Amino acid sequence: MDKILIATKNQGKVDDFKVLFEPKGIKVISLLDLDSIEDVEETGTTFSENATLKSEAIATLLNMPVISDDSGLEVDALNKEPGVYSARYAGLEKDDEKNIDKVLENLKGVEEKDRTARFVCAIAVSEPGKETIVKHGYCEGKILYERRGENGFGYDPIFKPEGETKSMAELTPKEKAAISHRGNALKKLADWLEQQ
Ligand SMILES: O=c1[nH]c(=O)c2ncn([C@@H]3O[C@H](COP(=O)(O)OP(=O)(O)OP(=O)(O)O)[C@@H](O)[C@H]3O)c2[nH]1
Ligand SMILES: [Mg+2]
Repeated sequence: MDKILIATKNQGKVDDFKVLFEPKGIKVISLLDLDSIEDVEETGTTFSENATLKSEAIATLLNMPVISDDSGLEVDALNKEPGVYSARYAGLEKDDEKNIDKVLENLKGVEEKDRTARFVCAIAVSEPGKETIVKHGYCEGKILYERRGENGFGYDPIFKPEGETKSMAELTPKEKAAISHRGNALKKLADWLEQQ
């Protein structure tokens, strides 16, 4: 395999996948490299359902194997919100800064020990005529009181992974890949593929 298509329009995810695949000599392409593919509606109630919707729709459309990623942040003090709505938490325009502001606002007055959260990632692989495979990855941590760091995307500046002193956005892309929900889901997928 020298090339892989990730069925996403999120540049932050594409960058994360590049860190994971390019050292293996696999080129990453995404829906951002293809002309006008319509958004797949994320009507599922779980990460797994949404990942499957995206990978199956694009695999059928392009008649080739594809990987998709549905992911998000679960904050315990917010009843696991924003969850599957992470990209759209503060509105349909998917604004990372507004999403962060909304989480911080909703956690006002919540003390450090109760700011537990996790990133969840479901990675789905679909190939026309074959059953879709889904693997999950998690990254436990806490929500900070303010933004820290410039790397990554989404909620990375306000998420401090367990066992780290830095926020996810202060880690290098390689350091993030080693501990992230995305990296962990991909490791599980690689292990599964090896056993086949
Ligand atoms: O700080 C973060 N670090 C991460 O590593 C991360 N992974 C996911 N997220 C959040 O969850 C949404 C995914 O929603 P999502 O899976 O529907 O993706 P999306 O709509 O952005 O793109 P697509 O893949 O659907 O085209 C994203 O937009 C982010 O808000 C992350 N935030
Ligand atoms: Mg999406």
